[in-house]
Formats: sequence, C-alpha cells, structure tokens
Amino acid sequence: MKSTLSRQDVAETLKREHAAARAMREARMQQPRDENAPPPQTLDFRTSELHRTQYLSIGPRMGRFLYNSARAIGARTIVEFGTSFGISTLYLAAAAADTGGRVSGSEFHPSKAEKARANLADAGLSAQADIRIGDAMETLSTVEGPIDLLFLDGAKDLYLEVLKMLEDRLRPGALVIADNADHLPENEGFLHHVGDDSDRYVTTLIGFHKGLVSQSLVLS
Ligand SMILES: C[S@@+](CC[C@H](N)C(=O)[O-])C[C@H]1O[C@@H](n2cnc3c(N)ncnc32)[C@H](O)[C@@H]1O
Repeated sequence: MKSTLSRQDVAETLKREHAAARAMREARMQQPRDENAPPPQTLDFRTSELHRTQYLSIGPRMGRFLYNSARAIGARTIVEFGTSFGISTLYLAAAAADTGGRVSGSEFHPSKAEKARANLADAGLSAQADIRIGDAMETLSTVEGPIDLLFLDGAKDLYLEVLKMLEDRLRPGALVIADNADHLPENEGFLHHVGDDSDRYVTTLIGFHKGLVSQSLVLS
C-alpha cells in the first residue's frame, strides 16, 4: 500500500507550502536585525506580528518524522497544539488518512486557520482534520481521549500546561512530540516533567537541522 504522503494532491500541496514557507523565512532573514529585539520564542503569540503572519513551520524531515511516528503506532486520535498554516497538520492528516484517524489542530489566528483549512482541502485531507480557532487551552480542552499522539508546536511556555490538560487522556503507548525543545529550559517545566525523574514518560531528544525535538513515550 502506498503512503498518502505520495498522493499527488498531498505531495503538490506540501511542495508548494514548503516553498512558500522557505521564501517567507528568507525574506525575513534579509530584514535588518534589531539587536534589541526580544528572541522570537519570547513573543506573545496573541499580539506579535511574527505569530500572526509567518509560517514558522517544520521542515520536510520533521514532517516525515511526524508521519512515521503516527503510522508506527497506528495513531487514530492525533492532537496538534499550534497549527499555523497547517504544514505539520498536512503530515499528520496524511498519517490519519492511512490509519483511519483524525487530527484536532489548534490555531489562535483565524486568518492562519482558514489558510490551513484551505491547504487541507487542496491536499484532499479535509475529512482527516478539524482546525479549532482560538486559544488551544480552551479549544483543545474538549478533545476526547484516548489520544494516541500529541504534537506540541505552539507557545513554548504553554507546552507543560497543554500536556497537563490532556495528560489523563493519553493512552499507554502514546507519543508526545515537542518541537523546538532547545528553546525550553532544561531542568524545569515541560522537559523536567517528561524527563528522567518521571515514572510516566521515556523521553529522548532528537537533533534536526533547525534544532532539537523531544519525543516522549507514554508508559501509563
Ligand atoms: C511554530 S508555529 C506552528 C507551525 C506549524 N506546526 C507547522 O509546522 O506548520 C506556532 C503557531 O502556534 C500558534 N499558537 C501559539 N500559541 C497558541 C495557543 N495558545 N493557542 C492557539 N494557537 C497558538 C501561533 O499563532 C503560531 O501560528
């Protein structure tokens, strides 16, 4: 059986969106740097221009890592914190198409969520994803378990809160994957919660060229 990732509508949408994300990032890099500007990960996702307008998306390698992770565990209930224009959602929804599952995505900015929905439609994956608009702490609170895979890619200071909100709905054997783990404090917060002292998670950090990704296996 071929992967849904190789379907023409999915492959073309991903190619187009990765190219658009790359062009936007390159244009941003051309801008003169303000040495006094706060680091992007500290900006407020509700009010910053960066969060409202930019892709800030994963790359193709990370996308395939998400797809493979979801497929490997037969993930049917997939939850995404931080959808943006939906590039990561496309990979997760492609996996859901192959497992008979569904993705609940979340995006604060309505214009981004609309574009994510349009991208899913272009890829023929609308039936595999529902994008909830608003603060994920509210919109994801009603997701029904058991959850098989939780992908964290929204505001970094909310990773732990989102995990705690959904923790009791994660099934044993579920995966929690967090992007930009190198932007998180090492011995506190989210990484401490899923780290070596935890009886509930086994966590590893994986290097991608953009930085570190954390992957936690849920034991119980
Ligand atoms: C790094 S981008 C996500 C990129 C996306 N996962 C991808 O790979 O295409 C983070 C996004 O999360 C959204 N976000 C951050 N905190 C949020 C929250 N509490 N609720 C909903 N969306 C949030 C931001 O508006 C931003 O669009």
